[in-house]
Amino acid sequence: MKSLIIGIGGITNGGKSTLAKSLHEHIPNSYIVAQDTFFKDDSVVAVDSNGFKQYDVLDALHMDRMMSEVRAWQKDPASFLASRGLKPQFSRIPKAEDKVYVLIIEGFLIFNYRPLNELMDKRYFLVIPYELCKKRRCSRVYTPPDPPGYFDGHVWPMFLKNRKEMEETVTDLVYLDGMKCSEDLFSAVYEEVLLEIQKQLDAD
Ligand SMILES: Nc1ncnc2c1ncn2[C@@H]1O[C@H](COP(=O)(O)OP(=O)(O)O)[C@@H](O)[C@H]1O
Ligand SMILES: O=C(O)c1ccc[n+]([C@@H]2O[C@H](COP(=O)([O-])O)[C@@H](O)[C@H]2O)c1
Repeated sequence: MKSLIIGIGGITNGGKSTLAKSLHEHIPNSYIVAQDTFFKDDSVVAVDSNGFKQYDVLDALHMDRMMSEVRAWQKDPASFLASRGLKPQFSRIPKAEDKVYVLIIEGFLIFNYRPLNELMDKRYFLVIPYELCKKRRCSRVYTPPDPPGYFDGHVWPMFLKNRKEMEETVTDLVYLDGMKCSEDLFSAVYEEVLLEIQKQLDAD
């Protein structure tokens, strides 16, 4: 069996998890590794001079643990899935996508961490404008919740900084307009992933 790693990165509340979940639901033998499940405990996250917890930096994440999970999948996707109680899936009428294991890595800083970025076969980056991002962010409750002024005092400036750093080092990003409806975003990416799967199979 072959394998493929797809990165779904982008701005907070840009629609990364929504897109990653739809892809996972439609691609047999796929698995999602989500970066926001690797945040360090609040007690060890640094605080800036304004009292804002520095969550939007790589240091706030257990990237070593995230890499271990990705490497375990890479080493043997079938055993990795089996160890999580998942069996390989085959369509009744066999399709190309049954024959390739697909890892979907989703998160807001996945391309800023070089060892992780290097593993990706395809990189998507969701963007939405400031106003929409602030609106979506303000209606979501994180643990711990955002304190007053957090979006403008930490989240947005860090997004700009992180995106700049990423763009200085990462090439071949495919930008996605997160203002498009979820269905259109899904179809566009799904079609490309199917082509990538076919490319892997043709590489024999
Ligand atoms: N394409 C879209 N159009 C409108 N709303 C969306 C779209 N994608 C996601 N959302 C909504 O935006 C919010 C954040 O989506 P989510 O996928 O969790 O973003 P992220 O993982 O990038 O933080 C959720 O309320 C979700 O329902
Ligand atoms: O999930 C957590 O433990 C958590 C705790 C505090 C903050 N966050 C926020 O999670 C954001 C990244 O996740 P997301 O899904 O919004 O892209 C980032 O902007 C952080 O500020 C996330």
